[in-house]
Amino acid sequence: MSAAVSLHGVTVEAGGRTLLQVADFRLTAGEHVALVGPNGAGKSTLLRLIGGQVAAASGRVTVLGRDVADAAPLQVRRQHRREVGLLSQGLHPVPRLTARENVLIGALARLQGLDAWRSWWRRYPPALVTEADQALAAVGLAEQAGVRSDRLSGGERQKVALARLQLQQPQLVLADEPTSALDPAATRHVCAALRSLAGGGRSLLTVVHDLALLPLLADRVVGMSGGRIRWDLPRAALGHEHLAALYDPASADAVVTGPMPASPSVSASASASVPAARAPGSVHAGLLSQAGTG
Ligand SMILES: Nc1ncnc2c1ncn2[C@@H]1O[C@H](COP(=O)(O)OP(=O)(O)OP(=O)(O)O)[C@@H](O)[C@H]1O
Repeated sequence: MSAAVSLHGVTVEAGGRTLLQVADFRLTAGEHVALVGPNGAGKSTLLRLIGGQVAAASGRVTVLGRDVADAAPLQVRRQHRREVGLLSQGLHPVPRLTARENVLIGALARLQGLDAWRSWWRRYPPALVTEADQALAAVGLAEQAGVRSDRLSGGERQKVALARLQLQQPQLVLADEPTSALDPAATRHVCAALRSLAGGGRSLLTVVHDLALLPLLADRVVGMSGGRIRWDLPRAALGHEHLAALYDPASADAVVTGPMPASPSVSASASASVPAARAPGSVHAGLLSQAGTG
């Protein structure tokens, strides 16, 4: 299978700090992968690197066949406007546009000739408007299609962003805590919609804090802390020791050693060095059962 994303020897730096160090990471086309780890682990930075919003200081970043490591972020955004879809709490719909108009933005790259020209005046082909309304209805916002986005709630705005992705039809979806503003029912619905959007050979890379959502969003899980990938394994293989290595700093210090551990792999020491006190029954067992593997 071809790679949707491939990183090799990558570092990201800002403010005199190294925010990210990734020896190797590969997302195969059609894979659904979750990034987990504590606050400040570098998950969003990794997503932003792949999305072209931050540049690598070194190494090679290939996304959908394009080498993006040396490109300016703006140029990368343009190249990726069609193929890479972004979903995050920080991405707000344009406030003065209606929900429908915001969804239609997702289709701009599909418009050609006169249709592209007319879109400057917010006039779109009727078939596209119908498509936008259907996407809004699918996320439960049929009634809000004509409402200005700054009059929508945070969760509703997140749903508008998802509907926009439906029209964009990206090859790769990068989602940063895509359900953070949603109620439980909407959370399940959005997870299912994301999976469906990323079906048919498309790829999904999602930052997940709520481990209970892992079964809904990912088949493979990548653990990060301190700007590095600590392990990379199928969701079914997730064990309490892996979570302990990420979320318990003392354990992480003991488990993770050496420069830039490669992925995918889980070091033998990671499994062996979790103290008995953190065996099932502890907070990690709770996390594991949330993750749908315990
Ligand atoms: N522009 C920046 N300049 C300097 N440091 C930054 C910048 N952006 C992020 N960082 C730092 O990089 C580290 C990783 O941040 P990142 O947002 O990737 O973490 P995260 O794993 O997504 O965290 P969270 O779960 O809290 O969202 C943090 O220590 C953060 O303070």
